Amino acid sequence: MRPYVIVNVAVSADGKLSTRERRQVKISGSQDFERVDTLKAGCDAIMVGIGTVLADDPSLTIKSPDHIAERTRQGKPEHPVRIVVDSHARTPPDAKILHKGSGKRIVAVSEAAPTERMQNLKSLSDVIVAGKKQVDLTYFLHKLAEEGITRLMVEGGGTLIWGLISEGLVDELFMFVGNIIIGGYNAPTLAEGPGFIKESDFPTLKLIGTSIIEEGVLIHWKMGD
Ligand SMILES: NC(=O)C1=CN([C@@H]2O[C@H](COP(=O)(O)OP(=O)(O)OC[C@H]3O[C@@H](n4cnc5c(N)ncnc54)[C@H](O)[C@@H]3O)[C@@H](O)[C@H]2O)C=CC1
Ligand SMILES: Nc1nc(O)c(N)c(N[C@@H]2O[C@H](COP(=O)(O)O)[C@@H](O)[C@H]2O)n1
Repeated sequence: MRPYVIVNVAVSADGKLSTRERRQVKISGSQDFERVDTLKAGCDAIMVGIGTVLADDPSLTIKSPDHIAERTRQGKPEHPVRIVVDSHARTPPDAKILHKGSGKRIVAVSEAAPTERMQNLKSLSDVIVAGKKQVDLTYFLHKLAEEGITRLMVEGGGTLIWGLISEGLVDELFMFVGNIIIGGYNAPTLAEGPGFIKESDFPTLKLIGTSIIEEGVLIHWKMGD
């Protein structure tokens, strides 16, 4: 058993998530950020990789007071559980994700995480050990289901998304394609990692819908069987 997993990313017109220096780029406009906020508000948890925490220092909080009020009316915490996949417990103790907004945080580490860093994190968030050298995503998602998380949104980055896709752990993908070109051989895309080689291994997607948002296009896919 695992949560239903929805990936949301914003890419440039040339398919990049950020610059080659992994510097955060504003790809979405205000309307797309509002859509993402609504998507977040409908989820039990939001997850990112440690690369995103180190690059962007996101808070992953819900921004709209209306969404927060609605969640409260439904008896849910103001913000979804915020999760970092962080094999070596590198999450900085002052990271916004650990401090901004109320509610639970979970850092997923591996058995290779240095004990002292893991102990420090334990005073700031829940820590779940999953996997030997890197986080075992299948096992970790099973643990999240045991914690009552049924709907999980993943905000990036490309390494974590690759890890999830390659293990068959993604159900839906929202991709906002913005009207900028970033370029760069080493600028990340939504699926980093070694990549597939055989065509028979390529996951296929089912197109659910497209819409124009400001100067960009939102593409909504479901992962095929
Ligand atoms: N445009 C967008 O929508 C978004 C862009 N970004 C960008 O993405 C970049 C960060 O992405 P990445 O460097 O790829 O880092 P990432 O955020 O994907 O984190 C990857 C890290 O997760 C950890 N990890 C542990 N177990 C893993 C597993 N089983 N599989 C995969 N990863 C595992 C590893 O330490 C790995 O280095 C930044 O430049 C950021 O600005 C991030 C989120 C959204
Ligand atoms: N949807 C979207 N559009 C963009 O243009 C982006 N740069 C991102 N990036 C990710 O959004 C998260 C920001 O979180 P907070 O506002 O701090 O809560 C973070 O994960 C960025 O990488 N997303």
